[in-house]
Amino acid sequence: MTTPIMLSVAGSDPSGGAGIQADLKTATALGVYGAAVLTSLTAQNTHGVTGIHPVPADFVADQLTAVLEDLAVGAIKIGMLATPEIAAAVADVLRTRPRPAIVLDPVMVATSGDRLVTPEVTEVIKEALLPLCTVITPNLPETAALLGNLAPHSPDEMEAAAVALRDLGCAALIKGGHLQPESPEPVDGKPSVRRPDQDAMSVDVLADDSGITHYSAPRIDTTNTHGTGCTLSSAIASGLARGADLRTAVGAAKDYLTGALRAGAQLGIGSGNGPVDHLWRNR
Ligand SMILES: Nc1ncnc2c1ncn2[C@@H]1O[C@H](COP(=O)(O)OP(=O)(O)OP(=O)(O)O)[C@@H](O)[C@H]1O
Ligand SMILES: Cc1ncc(CO)c(N)n1
Repeated sequence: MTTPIMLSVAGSDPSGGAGIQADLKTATALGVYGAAVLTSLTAQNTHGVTGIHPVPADFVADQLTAVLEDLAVGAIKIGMLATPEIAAAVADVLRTRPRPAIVLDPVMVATSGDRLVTPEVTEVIKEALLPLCTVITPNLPETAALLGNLAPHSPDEMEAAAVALRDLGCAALIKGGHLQPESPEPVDGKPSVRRPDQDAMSVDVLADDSGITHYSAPRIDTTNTHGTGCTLSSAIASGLARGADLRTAVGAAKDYLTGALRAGAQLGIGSGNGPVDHLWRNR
């Protein structure tokens, strides 16, 4: 038997809901062996980030080389890269060897609003890392930073932005978690009835070589959204490590995350924006 392996290159969240911890839980829940290269220690919890301690860039490269020289990694997920030096070191290692599928989550700001990486990282991601990857998974503000544009604020604008990102060198999945539910259009000069919240959807838009795909799931009414981006990207990488194609891996990852968000509403970890329930299928 060949065991599928997902390698996460990301930061540590000691409260366990995001970063490396979320990635390893996700891989395990999806039946994939998880390996991890640490790029930064953070001090954070469900309320916010109080400290960041980046790993020296050459030691990030040492960890990555050690794992890739030994393990048959099926897919890599890249998350928090705190400094441009760390981002460049990761790109340098990946450029010089055979690469598996790579999912790049261009982490910039935590759910709490705290910055996790310096602004200069964005340029290194665009220039050096993105062309080496299979898919990039920005949220709306990250999309704006990468394209030097305003954030998309409708599925149509997400499509245009996904195509623009794809033209930079890899498929792009733009996450709509930050999209406000549509405001009612006036009908005959009178505002229409507002859609009830339970009808709202959370939409992500993929642009790949074959075109555009929308992934839509019911919007869960919860404040427990800490680590959703990490969980989605590592679930996609886990699917790719198992041999799924990109569209299938994204669909399965979205289903897994939606279930984890729904179950996470009851999880009760921490007193701020809590994590999703990575183990929801095992309960
Ligand atoms: N309330 C919700 N209900 C359903 N799906 C959601 C909800 N919030 C976010 N999502 C989904 O979660 C995934 C992550 O989206 P989001 O745009 O929040 O990413 P992010 O900002 O990178 O996440 P993070 O909070 O980890 O930084 C997407 O698939 C998005 O559609
Ligand atoms: C370590 C880490 N990576 C990513 C995120 C984004 O959710 C976070 N909060 N912490």
